[in-house]
Amino acid sequence: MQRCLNLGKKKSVTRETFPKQILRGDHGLSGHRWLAGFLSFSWHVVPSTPSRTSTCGCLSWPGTTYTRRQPVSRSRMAEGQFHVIGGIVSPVSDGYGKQGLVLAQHRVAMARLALQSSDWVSVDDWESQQSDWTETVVTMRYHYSRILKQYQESTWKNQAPTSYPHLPSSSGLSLKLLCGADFLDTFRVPGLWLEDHVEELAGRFGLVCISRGEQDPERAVHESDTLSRHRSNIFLVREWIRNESSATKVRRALRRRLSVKYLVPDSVIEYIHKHNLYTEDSEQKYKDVPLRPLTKQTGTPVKILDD
Ligand SMILES: Nc1ncnc2c1ncn2[C@@H]1O[C@H](COP(=O)(O)OP(=O)(O)OP(=O)(O)O)[C@@H](O)[C@H]1O
Ligand SMILES: NC(=O)c1ccc[n+]([C@@H]2O[C@H](COP(=O)(O)O)[C@@H](O)[C@H]2O)c1
Repeated sequence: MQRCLNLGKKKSVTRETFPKQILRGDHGLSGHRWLAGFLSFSWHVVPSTPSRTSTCGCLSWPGTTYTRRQPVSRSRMAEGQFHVIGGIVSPVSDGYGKQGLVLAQHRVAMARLALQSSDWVSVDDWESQQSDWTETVVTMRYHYSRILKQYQESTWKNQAPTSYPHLPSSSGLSLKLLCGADFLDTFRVPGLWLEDHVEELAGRFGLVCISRGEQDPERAVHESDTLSRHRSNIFLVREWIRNESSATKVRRALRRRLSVKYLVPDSVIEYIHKHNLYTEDSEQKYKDVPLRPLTKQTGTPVKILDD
């Protein structure tokens, strides 16, 4: 996910800037693992949950809680073994079919408005532009190879191509999936996730999970054999300033014409009103449609690696 808002004006994590952030050496990683963490989630925006939003998320509306998750996780990760060089927001495709999901073009636009002031979190529209819903692990593979390629091109451009094969293991570049505590519970919903995908997300990539309300992410990890096996690759971040906001609540308020000021950035509120986005009608969209993962994954399982 890349491409922040205001390209050209704001500094974003792009082909040009992100490798330099590493090379500049501002990681000062003597005590750290030489690693750059990339946090990702896809919103199913607006109000339908920001990635749910990324995690992938639907981004049913980019609220301030949602956008705050990246800085919270970044500061906590920085206390540990990672140097976080960027964040990616990846709104889900319209094909996901979640109730109330508004068009991807609007969700991407709102995400960009909400993140306008960030110089390290960007919104990427690759996933949202796919004609069908994309498995989260496929989105993660896409972004990982994209940032790895940028890194390689930038770091090794003066070296022989034969040096490249050493990079994946030696670069320490890492991409992790950022989610809220409730997200871990969705792994247990029958038919929603393929076991191999959870294995790859937790094992190969890793998860950064932020506490949310009364949700108990430690229990979710403990009760899952797969998550427990990869416990060392799952980072639970405690958000002490609790916020009970949710995409569903924000959408409901908008439908009822109640104020969402200070819950949603002004620029996003303006966009929503301009395009008349969250209405009784929009909430009915996909109402009786099964979520795409439930139908797609009962057919042909997707390839596990390197597709
Ligand atoms: N207040 C919050 N604290 C921590 N994580 C959150 C919070 N709100 C949303 N998230 C996380 O953001 C991601 C995307 O959330 P999503 O877009 O589904 O919003 P939501 O508020 O959970 O939506 P809904 O109300 O439809 O369930 C998920 O991983 C979710 O756990
Ligand atoms: N099997 C999968 O890869 C799978 C299943 C369900 C949801 N998801 C993702 O999780 C996110 C969750 O979104 P919601 O929680 O808003 O429904 C979306 O980005 C969606 O693509 C992935």
